Amino acid sequence: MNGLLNGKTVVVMGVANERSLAWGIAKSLHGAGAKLIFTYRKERSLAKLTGLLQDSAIEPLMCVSCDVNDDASIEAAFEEIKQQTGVIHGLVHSVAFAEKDELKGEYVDTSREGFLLAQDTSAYSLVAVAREAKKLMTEGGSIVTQSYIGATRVVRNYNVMGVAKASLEASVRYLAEDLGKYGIRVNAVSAGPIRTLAAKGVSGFNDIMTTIEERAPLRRNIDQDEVGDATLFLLSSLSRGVTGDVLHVDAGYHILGL
Ligand SMILES: NC(=O)c1ccc[n+]([C@@H]2O[C@H](COP(=O)([O-])OP(=O)(O)OC[C@H]3O[C@@H](n4cnc5c(N)ncnc54)[C@H](O)[C@@H]3O)[C@@H](O)[C@H]2O)c1
Repeated sequence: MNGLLNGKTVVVMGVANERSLAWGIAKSLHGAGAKLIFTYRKERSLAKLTGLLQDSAIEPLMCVSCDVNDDASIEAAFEEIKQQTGVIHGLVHSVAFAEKDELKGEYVDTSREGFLLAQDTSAYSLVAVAREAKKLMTEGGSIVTQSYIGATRVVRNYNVMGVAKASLEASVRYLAEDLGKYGIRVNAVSAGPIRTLAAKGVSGFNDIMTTIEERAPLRRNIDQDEVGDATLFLLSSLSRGVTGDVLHVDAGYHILGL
């Protein structure tokens, strides 16, 4: 993988800690020679991110604050990135949120507020950041987001987040059509379950992991490094003919019927 992203600058959104999918992705991209820019949500995440970076070989171009619920924050972040680099070639969107109370029980009980917050943070945010990233992708580019099988199948307790992921995957297709004419591709990775901070919010998450281990064609769960390498593929020229797609990195679980 060495050199696949030499000379490319990629913005990585969503590293909360060493378990984050975005951290696995950052390691893969770094290994392929990319220059990385990280965005973080709160000062507390910056402290965590700084610690992680110090313990790794990754020297970022910059770390920028960006709250995806806030248009002004997104615009300011990409303006700062523009000042620093002028051009970017890739964007990793690895961000989602729903209230814990919405990730258990029945979907029919979803509150209006909970629905809108999940959609805003987990789906609309891709549209908002793609709009800003497009301005800096003057040499073409690739945008990759992170989805989950709950977008297309019913996964107990995933509820409002499944509907947000459905919206995210539809946005991938609409954005791919809009941005294709600028040489910008938009795709999603749909990862199997991985124990992260965000996953902790989903009730019964351990049962989901056990089911994958027992039933997925590969009879195991996947890890952050596998998500990282698949995301690297979608960011690199190896996938230059692919856009608007969802690549499943789930040990094959999504192909199963009964
Ligand atoms: N863990 C899994 O099993 C799994 C499986 C498939 C897809 N995903 C998706 O992967 C992505 C990353 O999640 P993760 O599992 O690595 O968990 P994580 O908690 O490590 O990452 C979630 C990130 O979202 C960020 N975030 C939340 N609200 C934000 C906001 N308003 N502004 C900016 N950032 C915000 C958090 O700061 C955090 O860095 C999510 O989209 C998640 O749905 C996770």
